[in-house]
Amino acid sequence: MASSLLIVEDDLTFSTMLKTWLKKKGFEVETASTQARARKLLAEQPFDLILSDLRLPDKDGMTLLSWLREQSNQVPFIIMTGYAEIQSAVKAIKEGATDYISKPVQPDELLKKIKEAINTEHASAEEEEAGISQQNFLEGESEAAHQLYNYVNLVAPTQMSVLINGASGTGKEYVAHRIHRLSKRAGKPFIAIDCGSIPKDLAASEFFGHVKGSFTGAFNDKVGAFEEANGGTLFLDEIGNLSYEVQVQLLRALQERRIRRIGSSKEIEVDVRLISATNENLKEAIAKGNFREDLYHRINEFTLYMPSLKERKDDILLFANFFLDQANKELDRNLIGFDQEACEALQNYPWPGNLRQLKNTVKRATLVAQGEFISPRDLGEDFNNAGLADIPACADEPLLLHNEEHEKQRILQALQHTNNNKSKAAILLGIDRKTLYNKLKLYNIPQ
Ligand SMILES: Nc1ncnc2c1ncn2[C@@H]1O[C@H](COP(=O)(O)OP(=O)(O)OP(=O)(O)O)[C@@H](O)[C@H]1O
Repeated sequence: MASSLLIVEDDLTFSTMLKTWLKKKGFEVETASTQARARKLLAEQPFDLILSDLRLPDKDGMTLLSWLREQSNQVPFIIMTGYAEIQSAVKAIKEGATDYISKPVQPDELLKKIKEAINTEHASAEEEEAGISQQNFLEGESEAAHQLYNYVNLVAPTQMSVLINGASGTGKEYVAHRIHRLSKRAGKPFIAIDCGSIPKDLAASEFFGHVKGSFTGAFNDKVGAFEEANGGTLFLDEIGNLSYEVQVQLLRALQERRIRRIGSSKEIEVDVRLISATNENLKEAIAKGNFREDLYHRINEFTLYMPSLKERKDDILLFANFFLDQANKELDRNLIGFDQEACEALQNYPWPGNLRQLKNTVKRATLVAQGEFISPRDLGEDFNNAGLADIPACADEPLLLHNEEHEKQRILQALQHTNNNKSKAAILLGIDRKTLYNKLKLYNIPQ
């Protein structure tokens, strides 16, 4: 079935020309010369895409966009602007536009954007399934969040490879998705690989694929991540975990933009944009000889630092309420919010597990809460305990992972402060409990 487009444009000659041309390309097209007329048409019938001028005689195109989004109408929306500067484009995209095109409009570019925007709708249905969509994404209002998304918006439309650096649970994968969605590759695949969880021997096959019989266990042909991501974005999480050998292969693929499936001699051209993430200090890994410097420069044309939740305190309640809305829906509950004490407890907690921990804490609280508001008791024992606030503020300084003697001393101190309570000690150190147990073993600290 032909896709239906609505052109909102007051320059009648231009809109008639566009209409004729787009009809020839197989679209069904309606036009409106004012925003009021556009609203009327939208009330009468659904459209697959709206192409709107920024300037209209009544209100501007942005107002039409906000009106649609307020009604939860997520129809793809391309804004046409005579002002090609990045600011107006970024603003339009921030407010929910799918894409923008600057005037004078190049027909081929417009056609490409229209097709991508309509396909993105389908892609976002896939993301929805994976749990990541526009509706469950929040940027935050803190200074650190503004700075982060400022960079995200700037780098997203480019082809630069991006390295996202940040602690576990800070939202690295979410940001990688965001970059993809805001890029020209949005209608194409986003393929994520967790380099921390693939067995060493299978890493090359995960990346490049293999042909049947090329090694024991290769029962069928396999398409690798590079081929799957062709035209789109490849996200490599925990990139610091790749073996040296695979790092070499990865570098070659990135430089040559070609890959070969294991066991095959056929070279396949690939066009992928790489986004990587790590919670390690890769410069140290380079110094220790564990990570290749040439690969580091290749994957790191632009670095984004993810703030920890502690560094974006102003966002804690915003995210808490956002996760509460999600949990209410998921668990079929109807809690109104957090009481005053719970708000304070949430804001004073150091959140070593960052957004992931906040989300889990709120979900659990939503399930167990008895009243209409969540209280500290519902948040779990860490939030009930005034004792935490009394402990000296060494939690402000996150655990340094590179100096072993210093690290051991900090752990011993934290255990002393907390009377050997491992959960609290982990919180003080800004690490999760599992990491603390691993470190106790590493330093032979009696448990
Ligand atoms: N911007 C966001 N809006 C809404 N929820 C978010 C956002 N960022 C992160 N989250 C939530 O926090 C969880 C952790 O995020 P994510 O998996 O992106 O973190 P990560 O830094 O990649 O973690 P890890 O290093 O452990 O892989 C997500 O599952 C999601 O529920």
